[in-house]
Amino acid sequence: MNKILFVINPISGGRDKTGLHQEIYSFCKNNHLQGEIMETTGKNDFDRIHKKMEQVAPDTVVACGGDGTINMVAQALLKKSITLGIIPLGSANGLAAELLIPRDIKKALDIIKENNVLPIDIVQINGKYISLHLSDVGFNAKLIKHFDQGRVRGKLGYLTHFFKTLHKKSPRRYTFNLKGNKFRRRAEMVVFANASRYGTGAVVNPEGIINDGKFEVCIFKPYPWYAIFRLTFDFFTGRMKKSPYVKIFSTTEITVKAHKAVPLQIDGEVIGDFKTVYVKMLQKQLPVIVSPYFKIT
Ligand SMILES: Nc1ncnc2c1ncn2[C@@H]1O[C@H](COP(=O)(O)OP(=O)(O)OP(=O)(O)O)[C@@H](O)[C@H]1O
Repeated sequence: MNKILFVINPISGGRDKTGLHQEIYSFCKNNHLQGEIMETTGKNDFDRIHKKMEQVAPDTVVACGGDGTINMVAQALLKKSITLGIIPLGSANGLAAELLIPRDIKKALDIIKENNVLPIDIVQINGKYISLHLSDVGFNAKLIKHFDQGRVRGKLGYLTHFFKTLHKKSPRRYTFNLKGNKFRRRAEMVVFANASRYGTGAVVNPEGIINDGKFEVCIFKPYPWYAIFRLTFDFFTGRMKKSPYVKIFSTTEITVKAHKAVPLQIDGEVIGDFKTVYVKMLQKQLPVIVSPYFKIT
């Protein structure tokens, strides 16, 4: 590892990033690495990252932001044999939590230095989007939409919208096609899980492994209001598989058709409203620097 490009999202997680540039330059100098920095603007960032990568020709690109920034950088790296590094600076940072990358900048930089690389699976959605972590339609996508429209970022903003959305839950009818096996269900939410837990710590998919060549489809059935307590308990204790309100399937491919268009969120970003969601596994497609403590299966 010689040349690293750091892509910083200056607004992610509402965290103060004064001093980050200096910290990165000192890290590169002390470790005899060539470091370049660019900041995202919120406009044309994908193209800007591509251009910068052509100029710099990095071995590693480090996404410094939340899951949205990481997802965008990962898209730019696909099929390029360039490694993805992560400095978690978002509100929740689900992928970093999964890969045991700490939120402390110095510790995250130490992990970059270790360069412990794992090729992870990627989930492709509707042929053009990718998900490294968790995507869903229904309840959670609606929650994130409210969060994005709200003024408060960070964990407090997320919690405020969590309770607002909880009260407005509305099940939808879906038709599932699981490799030719068709069935219909009403659901509050359908999760496409390449990993196991949301950045909040909620374990939606206890058996999710990020490099096992499969993803899970977690169907949240309509539930009575009092089930919220049991669901919350199951979420935070990793017992979702035993929940009477949730059905989990492992697969490499699925098509889900909603009877009315529903919001789709991918790795924390709401992409839009869709009637059809086609999800496909792309096995071990992205080399990522993970914590040396991450258990490789
Ligand atoms: N300079 C900028 N100004 C405004 N918006 C930006 C800027 N740079 C990136 N963005 C927007 O930030 C969003 C991505 O944020 P990201 O997911 O990295 O952080 P977060 O939402 O705070 O964290 P998390 O996803 O972990 O909860 C994208 O919608 C992107 O367009």
